[in-house]
Parts: sequence; C-alpha cells; structure tokens
Amino acid sequence: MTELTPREIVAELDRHIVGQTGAKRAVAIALRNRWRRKQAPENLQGEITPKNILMIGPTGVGKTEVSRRLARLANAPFLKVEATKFTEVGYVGRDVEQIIRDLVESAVGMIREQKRVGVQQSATDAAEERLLDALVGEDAQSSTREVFRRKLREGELDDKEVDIDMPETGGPMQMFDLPGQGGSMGMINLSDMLGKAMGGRTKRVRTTVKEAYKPLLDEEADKMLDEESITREAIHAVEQDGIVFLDEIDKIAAKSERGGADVSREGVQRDLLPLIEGTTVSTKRGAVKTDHILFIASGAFHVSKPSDLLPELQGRLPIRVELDALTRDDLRRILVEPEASLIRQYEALMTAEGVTLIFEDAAIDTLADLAEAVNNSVENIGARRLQTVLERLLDEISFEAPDRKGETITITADYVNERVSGLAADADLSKFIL
Ligand SMILES: Nc1ncnc2c1ncn2[C@@H]1O[C@H](COP(=O)(O)OP(=O)(O)OP(=O)(O)O)[C@@H](O)[C@H]1O
Repeated sequence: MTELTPREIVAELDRHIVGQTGAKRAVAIALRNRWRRKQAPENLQGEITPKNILMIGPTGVGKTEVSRRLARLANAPFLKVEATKFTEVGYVGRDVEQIIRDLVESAVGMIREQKRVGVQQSATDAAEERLLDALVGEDAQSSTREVFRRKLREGELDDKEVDIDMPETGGPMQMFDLPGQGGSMGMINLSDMLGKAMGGRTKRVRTTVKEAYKPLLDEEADKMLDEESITREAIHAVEQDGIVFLDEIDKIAAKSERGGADVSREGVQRDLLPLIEGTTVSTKRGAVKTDHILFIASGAFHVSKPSDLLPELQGRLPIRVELDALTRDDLRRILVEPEASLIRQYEALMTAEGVTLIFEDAAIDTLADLAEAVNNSVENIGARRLQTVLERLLDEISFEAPDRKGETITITADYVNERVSGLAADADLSKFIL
C-alpha cells in the first residue's frame, strides 16, 4: 500500500504521461482514499466504498496509461477489459464475472513473481546441493564436494551427465469443467490433484548438468513458495487494491427502446452492476468480494452520453473526468518528455547495435507537425500516431543498423520530410501506412 499523497502520486504520473491533469488528480485521490480507508475505524472501513471513475476522452490520449501507471505505482492487481467484449455473440450473463477471475490470476502471477525474488538465493543453493549429490554422491567427502562445487560454478561441468529425480509432469495439464458451475470456476487441474494425493511423483532422468539446472531451480523455488499463501495474498490484493479498467463503456450505453443489439448492451450494463456495487464472485481459488475494487470506466462518448448509461451505473461512476484531445504541442512533448518516451526507446534499440541516434530539435518539431496533420486528415488516434510515424521514419535505419556499427546517425527535419511527408500529404496512402 502506497503512502504517497495525491500530489506525490500526480508527480509520479507526470514522469510518464504528458498533461491530463484532471485524470491524474482523480486517480490520485482514489488511491489516497484507499490508504485513508485503512486508517479509519474498522467498523467504518467496510462501509467506505471506492468512488469509481468515468474517464471521458478520445482514443489514444492516455486514459489507459494513467490507470495502468497508477496500478503499477500502487503495486495493485490491474486488468483492462473491453466492455463490448460481453455484447458478442455467445455471451451468457455471468461471463462478466470472468473479469474478477482474470484479475485474480493476474494477482497470483504478480505475487508469485515477488515471492520468487525472495527465495532466489536459497533456491539456487538448494539446486546446487542437489546437483552435487548427483555428481559426487551424498556421502562424498566435503573436500571433494567443494572441488566439484567450484567446477560447477565455473561451468566446467556443464556437459557432464547426471541422473536427477524430476517431478513427473504427466504430459499436458488436464483440465475439465465441472458441469453446472459455469466458466472456469469449476476448473480443476487433475495433475495438481493427483500429484498432491500421491505426494508428488518423481521420475529419474539422465541429462546434462546444464540442462538440469533450470528445472531444478524452478522446482526448488516452487517448493519454497507456499501456494496457499500466494493464493491468500492474491485474493487479498484483489479485494483491497484491485483496479479494473473497463474500456469502451460508451459502446454499451444505449437506450433500450430500439431493441436488438441495444437490449444486449443494456444486459451487459445490468450484469456489470453487481460487480461494481459489490458482490462475491466464486473463482477456482476461492471467493472474492468486489466491494473495494476500483473500477475505472472509459469511453469517447462521441455518439452516446454518460446519461445514456443505466441510472444505477451512472450512480456507481460518480467521478467524471474529461481527458483532452492532444494538441500538436502535446504530441511534441510526448515524443521527448516521458521517461520511456518513444524517442528514448528507439535510441536504446540502436545503442544495442552500436549506433548512436540523435534527433535534432527541428526533426522533432516536424514529427509532431506530421503526426498532427495525419490525425486530422485520416483519423485521430491520438499519441498512437507517433508510433506509426516513427516506425516509418526509422524502418530503413532499423534494418541497416547492424551494418552501421559505430556510426552516429542524426535525424534532421529534412530526413523526416524525405521519409514521411510525402505519405502524410496523401490521405489515401496515409490510411495504410501511417
Ligand atoms: N498524454 C500522454 N502522455 C504520454 N503518452 C501518451 C499520452 N497519451 C497517450 N500516450 C501513449 O499513447 C498510447 C495509447 O494511449 P492509451 O492506451 O492510454 O490510450 P487510451 O486513451 O486509453 O485510448 P483507448 O480508449 O483507445 O484505449 C500509449 O502508448 C501511451 O503511452
């Protein structure tokens, strides 16, 4: 749980996202409120539910990015899902609960990863001991063992064959759905179950030291990780800190009088309601309460309006923030200011080839001008346009880079014009290439 103040959270987000102060402030308050709730008397904590957010703004202006960065900052489980996914053919009501199941799985991955780091050293030690057992036998003199340990660490024994007991995997994972329980809730991993029941069967295999090392390391690490506590912590993280980003909510906002597809859209809204209001979802890892999960819904609302959403849903998304369309100056700043800006990414990629890439200021100006022009003439896809324009600009250099090791390549405005302007001026070509 982060103890950052809203101002500090906004400052952190500023390192990655240009502008959009309203959205940054709203998510910063939402995150701080979580910390505040934890300070409140226990009997009140259950009553304080998150104030969910509705982000309104065109595509590619940073709605997802603000939310994703917030989640990363808070070390919170995060899931992005498109609301329209649930209007598709074959959709059956309860499927929206899959959102929570997926969130739990992402939290399990996150917690497992954190814990693996913690046991890395002991797992390495244990794997080494097992390899030494296989190499010199368990009863060897300690001096012999140490000689082999040194050789092992120096890679001298990589190709030596050893017999090692490995867990029996029993082929591909066998999963089946328990009838009548819906979705993957009833999903049981048979090999897990049988493995546990039989105390984890192993099989002796002959392999090289090098081949054996990684599986042994994983096995030892997993032995040290307690699955139950991973699951428990994951569910706790989802319930207390989870963030769900519901994209394209505007596309399921429609008055139902028109029938057909609209009925299905309203159906999805009705299905989403309990999740947002707070319910308990069954997952294969246990029950998950959704009361304190933060929902950030987002949409462009070009055609529909937030008031076209079901009143109950409107009430559950009380915080409204508008994100601005990106101006030419925003696009220019996005090229250079974020810590992992596209330009820095390309420079790093070229550095890997021994090529130094330098962008002149005038070149960056021209790139911003062109991105804005194509956004205006073809379709406004916001900052995503910078990716297509830069890719086009640099594809030749990217291709040739391995032959240009040691060179410094300066990107000038002329080079930008030469590579991209012609395309940008031709709307038909731009549609395909930029
Ligand atoms: N204001 C911004 N500052 C820095 N980068 C941005 C900004 N806006 C967008 N980007 C970059 O553009 C890409 C698309 O942004 P993002 O995914 O946030 O779009 P979005 O507003 O959520 O759109 P959509 O609703 O279509 O998903 C991302 O790579 C993001 O880093």
